[in-house]
Amino acid sequence: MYAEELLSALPLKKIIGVLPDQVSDIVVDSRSVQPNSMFVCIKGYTVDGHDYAQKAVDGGATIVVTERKLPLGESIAQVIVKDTDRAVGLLAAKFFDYPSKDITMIGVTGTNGKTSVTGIIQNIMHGMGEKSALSGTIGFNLNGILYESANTTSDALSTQQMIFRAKMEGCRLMTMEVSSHGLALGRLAGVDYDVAIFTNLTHDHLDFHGTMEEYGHAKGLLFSQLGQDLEKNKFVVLNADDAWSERYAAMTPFPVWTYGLKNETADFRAINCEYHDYMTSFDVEMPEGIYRVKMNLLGEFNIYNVLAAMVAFYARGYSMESIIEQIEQLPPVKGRMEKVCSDLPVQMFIDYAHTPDAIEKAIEAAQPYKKGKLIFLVGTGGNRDKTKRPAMAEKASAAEYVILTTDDPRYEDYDSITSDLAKGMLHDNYACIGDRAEAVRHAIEVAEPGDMIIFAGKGHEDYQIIENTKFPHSDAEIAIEAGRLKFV
Ligand SMILES: CC(=O)N[C@H]1[C@@H](OP(=O)(O)OP(=O)(O)OC[C@H]2O[C@@H](n3ccc(=O)[nH]c3=O)[C@H](O)[C@@H]2O)O[C@H](CO)[C@@H](O)[C@@H]1O[C@H](C)C(=O)N[C@@H](C)C(=O)N[C@H](CCC(=O)O)C(=O)O
Ligand SMILES: Nc1ncnc2c1ncn2[C@@H]1O[C@H](COP(=O)(O)OP(=O)(O)OP(=O)(O)O)[C@@H](O)[C@H]1O
Repeated sequence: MYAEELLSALPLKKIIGVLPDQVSDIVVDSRSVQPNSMFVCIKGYTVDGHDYAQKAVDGGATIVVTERKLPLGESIAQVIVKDTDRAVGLLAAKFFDYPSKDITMIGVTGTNGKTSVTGIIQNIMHGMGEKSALSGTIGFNLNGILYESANTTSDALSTQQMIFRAKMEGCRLMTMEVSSHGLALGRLAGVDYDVAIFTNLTHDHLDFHGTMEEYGHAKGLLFSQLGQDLEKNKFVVLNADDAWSERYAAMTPFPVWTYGLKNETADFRAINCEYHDYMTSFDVEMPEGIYRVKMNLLGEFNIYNVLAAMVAFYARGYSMESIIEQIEQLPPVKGRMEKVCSDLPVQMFIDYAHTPDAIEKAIEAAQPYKKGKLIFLVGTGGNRDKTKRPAMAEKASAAEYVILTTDDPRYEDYDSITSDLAKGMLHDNYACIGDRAEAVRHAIEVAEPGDMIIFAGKGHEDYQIIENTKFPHSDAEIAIEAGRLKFV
């Protein structure tokens, strides 16, 4: 792209030096600079991209976007802006020609359920034989091929790159997990959503947002950022059973459709819910009539997730029959109340619950399938929101036996994590075992035939982060191995 044309995305800037004619790429990481690229210096939490500008130039960058004049020599063009975080969003959207305008974009925000809802949406698309993309905690899924990503909501540049790739691959739809960090830090600049979905808002991430008010406000940005252009066919999908929905409805002029189980005013309401052995069924009451739905996903929380996806498809013009046909074939979402297949005499589930609300919902979801006692293993991360820890254990106390452990301890002491958790326990039937592999083995040790174990907190992840290193880890593999030694 012509450098001048690209820079027209930045109305307020000072240019020092002579601009090259063309820009081959935009990069924010000096380690991935290509010849003739534009390097944008981003101030991070750990390091400052301004300190890597010279490296970027050595690697071939010919324009540097910076917040201050840098000693880079006269031959390098420097574009000085007030805020490079903001600039990178504007530049990336321009460079990739605003790709989100060309495909249906569905953003999903909320404390719990984002991975599940986006996964359900992509599986429905797949079942309908349509190409789609997904970005979120699990990575970037482009038509079934998974690429790694560092964040639930990636930085502004990667976000535009992913949408562009989805467009070039012929995807009709892209669904994105929209985290509160992503919204607060401007990672979604230039993303034009068609449908914005809200799952729920409960305690998490207060280390970053400070208060629930701030956290809730950050999530609300998704709805206000839909804009005011009512010629566009945009929709907001809100959970009628969550009080925050009223506030989010007020933040947008677009049609708001609600779903839920409890609130009778919900536009799409699930009633007559039945939890059978490894399948769930319910009626959906909606303006067109009542539809019976059967699905393989387990637990009440998955009824919410499926309803949210259903409303999004209906809003985009799909018939209820075609949506339900796909829902009936949905595979389980990876690591979310996913049954571990084994020949052991205990039922085991892998789950990703790592907030108080998700733990409560996971235990509720298990009730219909429970025969013996429920052993609930739960871990939380080190160096992250500590205030949620006692509340997590309080909710875990609904299980007969609880094992308190870690998920990614990072730099924090095992004992400091498990003792914070233990403060919330409501009964004495629990053990604190910081080493997660040991904790999993202990779950098998105390299990008797007929019992159920839920391993919560790691979900789909196949690693544990200890200090800053990822070590391979699988709750399921450790449990099966320990179970074979004990039971077989
Ligand atoms: C606190 C935080 O959000 N940190 C994010 C931030 O990292 P950072 O500030 O440490 O960045 P940095 O590594 O210091 O780098 C600063 C700049 O220097 C550049 N650099 C760096 C090194 C070098 O050699 N050359 C170079 O050019 C980097 O490319 C970058 O542009 O920028 C990185 C790149 O975009 C993110 O991956 C990283 O997220 C980390 C992994 C993280 O854990 N973030 C969490 C808090 C987060 O955002 N979570 C949310 C919610 C998840 C949920 O809902 O559960 C999420 O959306 O993931
Ligand atoms: N709609 C829901 N309401 C409450 N809890 C839910 C809901 N959906 C899933 N859960 C619980 O939360 C856990 C995480 O689900 P999911 O990964 O879909 O959420 P998420 O919002 O993507 O979380 P994260 O961003 O941390 O990955 C699940 O394993 C389950 O225990």
